[in-house]
Amino acid sequence: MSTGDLRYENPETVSVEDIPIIDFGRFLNGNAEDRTDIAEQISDACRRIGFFYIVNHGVPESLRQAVLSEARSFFNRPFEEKMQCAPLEDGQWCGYLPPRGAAEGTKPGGSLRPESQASNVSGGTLEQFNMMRVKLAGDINYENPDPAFQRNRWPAGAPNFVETMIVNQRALMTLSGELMRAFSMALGLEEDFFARFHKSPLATFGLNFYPAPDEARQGGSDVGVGAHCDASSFTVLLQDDVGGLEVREASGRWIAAPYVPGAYVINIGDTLMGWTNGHFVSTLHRVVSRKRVDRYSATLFMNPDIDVTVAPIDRFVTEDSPAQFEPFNNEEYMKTFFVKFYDSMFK
Ligand SMILES: O=C(O)CCC(=O)C(=O)O
Ligand SMILES: [Fe+2]
Repeated sequence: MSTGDLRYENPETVSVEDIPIIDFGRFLNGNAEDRTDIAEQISDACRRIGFFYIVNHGVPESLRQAVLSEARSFFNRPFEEKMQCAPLEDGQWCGYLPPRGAAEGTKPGGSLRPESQASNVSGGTLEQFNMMRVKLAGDINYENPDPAFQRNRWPAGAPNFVETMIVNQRALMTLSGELMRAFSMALGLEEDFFARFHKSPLATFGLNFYPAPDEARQGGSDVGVGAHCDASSFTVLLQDDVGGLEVREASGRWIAAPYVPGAYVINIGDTLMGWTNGHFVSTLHRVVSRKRVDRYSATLFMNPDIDVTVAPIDRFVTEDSPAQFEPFNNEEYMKTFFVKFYDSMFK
């Protein structure tokens, strides 16, 4: 790989001390002691770096591979076909978001973290497909109907794609319910604390395609997504085995978050950081494609209900640790974040 055009220094290799791999099966199926131990491991990770891996999370590997394989088939469709399911309105993010072309992405993200504001968001080749959580018959865990927040846009003639995304939604919503319990326990709150604010959550599911960097144009490496923090409460990421995700530690050092077989990467977003008054950290991360290989990933951004106002929880505001964030309304916050994040996509 040529390093002549690398815009970022090489990352350190990750070690398990940096981003822990947590056996979530002990939370799902273990006894009280197991659950407490896993909640403590999650608490440490969320306070220190805001990122951790989970294995034994209960989602079948066949489903995870199906999601990546549907992503591959979708993004390999002809451009015109993909554009048929692009968002109809500016500022919306459901459906296909085309690459921005060669333009250097310099749009600020709408993060609460000032470091994120100055960051490049995309090097210009990333393609995405997003869907908002859809109403499912018989889903007893989440309230219906959904708020009419944004319309989904589906590719034509792709029943397997739709089916896989729906099955994936079911699995990840179940997993998220358990993660929220674990976060509540990790913070010493009642187990259903976060569930109360995620009854009809504005959950967004994404597929990402990072085309192999072009040696001639990009010097063999490319910024897939520039340094940013997620707006979400938390994010669940499935990545393929190519690698490229990098995370900035509190010390300022960038470390790799490589593929770990069978794992999801979980990270804290700005919303949970706000709620916990910074006890849980939302951490800058980026994707740098350093290999000349296509990369695919899939995300769930778990966001609270539309009408939730996020304000630091009382117990995290003390004389020694005054409120760091102003309360914000979720609907307004999400719209602003995404408009800032994506508004150059369609220009
Ligand atoms: O594709 C990845 O590994 C991460 C993507 C990401 O950070 C995002 O979509 O917010
Ligand atoms: Fe992200």
